[in-house]
Amino acid sequence: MHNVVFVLGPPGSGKGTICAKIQENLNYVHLSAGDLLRAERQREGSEFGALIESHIRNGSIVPVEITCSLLENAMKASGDAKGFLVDGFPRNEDNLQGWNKQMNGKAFIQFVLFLSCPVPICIERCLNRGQGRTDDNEESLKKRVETYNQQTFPIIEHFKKSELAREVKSERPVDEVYADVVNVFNEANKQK
Ligand SMILES: Nc1ncnc2c1ncn2[C@@H]1O[C@H](COP(=O)(O)OP(=O)(O)OP(=O)(O)O)[C@@H](O)[C@H]1O
Ligand SMILES: O=c1ccn([C@@H]2O[C@H](COP(=O)(O)O)[C@@H](O)[C@H]2O)c(=O)[nH]1
Ligand SMILES: [Mg+2]
Repeated sequence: MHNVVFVLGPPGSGKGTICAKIQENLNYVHLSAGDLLRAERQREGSEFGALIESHIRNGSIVPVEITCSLLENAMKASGDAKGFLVDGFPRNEDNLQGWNKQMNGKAFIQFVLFLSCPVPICIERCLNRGQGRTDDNEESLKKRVETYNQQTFPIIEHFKKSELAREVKSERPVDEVYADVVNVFNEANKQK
């Protein structure tokens, strides 16, 4: 059974940045659903490349069967670890249902890390990210934020109700955010 921490928050809230630091220091493996989709989009012979690119540009959500299989394959391919940081997934109700169906008995959700950050700050960060992403532009960002508000935030609310969510405010300097996140992980691993 894989231990899983879902990491959610608006685009640009710092999910990738914080997961990289957790992976470096706490023996969790970072799996960004967005990065896996971007890699699949680039893979020669992929039947999903064009579909994935269209969803990414439009800030809409790729069918869960594709994303969940990429995540499961990446978990299988990974070596031993304390757990997996599943960054940017599940993004809507359909994602969550698809995950529950496919990963039933294979993964244990330890908790859900919610990086909360005001949207204008998030947008500014994405526009200055400088990674050449096809969705880091005003038009795509407007749609990504809309999708986040309409589809992803309700999933975070769902996890809050089931007391799985741990919120950390991420509009602060990275080191401050990270220190609070480490406390969340230490607390969770103490309870096991
Ligand atoms: N706490 C912070 N303070 C200032 N800048 C930050 C902070 N955290 C991340 N950043 C910067 O903001 C940008 C977006 O961060 P990151 O890629 O980690 O966000 P993300 O939540 O993974 O975004 P996305 O959902 O679009 O993948 C990066 O350029 C990163 O260096
Ligand atoms: O579970 C997922 C994760 C991502 N997507 C699509 O990819 C982009 C970029 O995701 P980032 O987390 O910002 O890297 C996102 O806007 C979606 O279009 C997805 O469909 N499902
Ligand atoms: Mg990211």
